[in-house]
Amino acid sequence: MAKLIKHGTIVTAADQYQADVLIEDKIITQIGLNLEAEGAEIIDASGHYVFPGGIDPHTHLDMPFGGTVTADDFETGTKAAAFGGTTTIIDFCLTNKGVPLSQSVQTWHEKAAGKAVIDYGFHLMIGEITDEVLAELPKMILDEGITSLKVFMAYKNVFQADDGTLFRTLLEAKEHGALVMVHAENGDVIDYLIKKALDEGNTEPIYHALTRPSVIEGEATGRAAKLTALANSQLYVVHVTCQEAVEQITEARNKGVDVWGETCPQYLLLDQSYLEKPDFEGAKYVWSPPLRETYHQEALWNALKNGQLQTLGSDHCSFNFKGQKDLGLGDFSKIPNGGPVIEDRFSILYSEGVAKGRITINQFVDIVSTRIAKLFGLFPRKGTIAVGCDADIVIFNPNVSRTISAETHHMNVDYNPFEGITITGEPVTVLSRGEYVIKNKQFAGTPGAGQFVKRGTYNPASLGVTTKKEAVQL
Ligand SMILES: NC(=O)NCCC(=O)O
Ligand SMILES: [Zn+2]
Ligand SMILES: [Zn+2]
Repeated sequence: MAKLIKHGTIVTAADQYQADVLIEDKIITQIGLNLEAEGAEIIDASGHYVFPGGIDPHTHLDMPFGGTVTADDFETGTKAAAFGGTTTIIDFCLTNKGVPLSQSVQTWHEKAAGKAVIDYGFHLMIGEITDEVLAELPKMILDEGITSLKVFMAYKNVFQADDGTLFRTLLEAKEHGALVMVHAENGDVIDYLIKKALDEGNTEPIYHALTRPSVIEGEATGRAAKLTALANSQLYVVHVTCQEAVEQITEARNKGVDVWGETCPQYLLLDQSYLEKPDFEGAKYVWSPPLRETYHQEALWNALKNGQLQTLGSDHCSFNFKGQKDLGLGDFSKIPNGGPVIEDRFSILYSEGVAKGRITINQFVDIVSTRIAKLFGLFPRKGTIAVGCDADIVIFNPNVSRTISAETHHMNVDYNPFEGITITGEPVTVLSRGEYVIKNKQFAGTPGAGQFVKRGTYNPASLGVTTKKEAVQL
């Protein structure tokens, strides 16, 4: 049945205006004042914002990591995402050396099929460039619609790739129209610092942060940016945590290098002191890169405001405190890295960003949805409210406040890192391609209704990047 959203305030990355939205056959077909449509279901959005659905570019669902598997799978994770106002996720498909890329992608399809309640895409991890990988890559990008490639510069002996692999991935990405994503930390130096700390008897969670200093995130970020310039390619730095990394991204962008940066709510709100909580509770706050000293938060907020960082991902990678995080009791290096953020990403940015006056409401939409759609080949199908777009819509009440808690969240995990933080605003109704996933704060979706989205190739023009003709001089 058609749906007509009436009396809401539509907000996009560029506009804010009063209008009604008509949805027919999963698509937005009309936007205007005083619309009428016989037989359409009316959704009253008086006093509410009508936002494009959030797009989370960074999730890890049903992922084996750190000797265990993430607590959220594609059903629980996407449900929680929808409660939080996210209507599309892009999850990381892990690969293994010697295993065909197509087989890893098939494994990820099997994890998601029949479970996801919202639409999803995949990024593809590149651990090593071999003849087989080179032969398969064009098909993955152009036929399978997996148009972003992930290279880990850390997690030595697990996921870490060498600089040669990063450089050749950048060259392949340029040739076939993909965006290269990096986890930018110097894994070799971290490996040394971890061994040294453990040899000296330092086993507590705080040593996770102390063995991954911000200077080596900055170093790896600068190295990746310079290789991008040399390859005349395009780069997206995931989960930026610190001033040093922001400086490297800014310097490269100022020189015309096509580099983008993402941060995450945890780095904007939490700091290194959380790792010192007693009774091993610090393990709940173990992310890589780690939480930083408080002054970095201001650098990240300023970078979002000034456009030096452009997106917010959740890096959702949930592990229970009891039974998973405690694998690292007595050895911080065995604590599974990651935390549950998929549900709160959207509302935290609204509350801490818009309601506290740090960013405008249009910047908010750009950072949680529109720019991500443009970077990852989803725009204009997703990421905005316009005639012809998928009807992925969040009806958001800005006039309520609520306190985040594991008691009330929908993620399949026994703690929330933002426990006790009171935020302003909440999603009330969430539509995915015109169908209810959340209706008046109740789940109304269907596992399996979410579809895999084949994404378009990297399109610099949609991002305002002028065509790159020659390698940038650094
Ligand atoms: N970030 C983190 O600690 N866990 C997820 C894996 C990654 O993104 O590095
Ligand atoms: Zn990472
Ligand atoms: Zn991640």
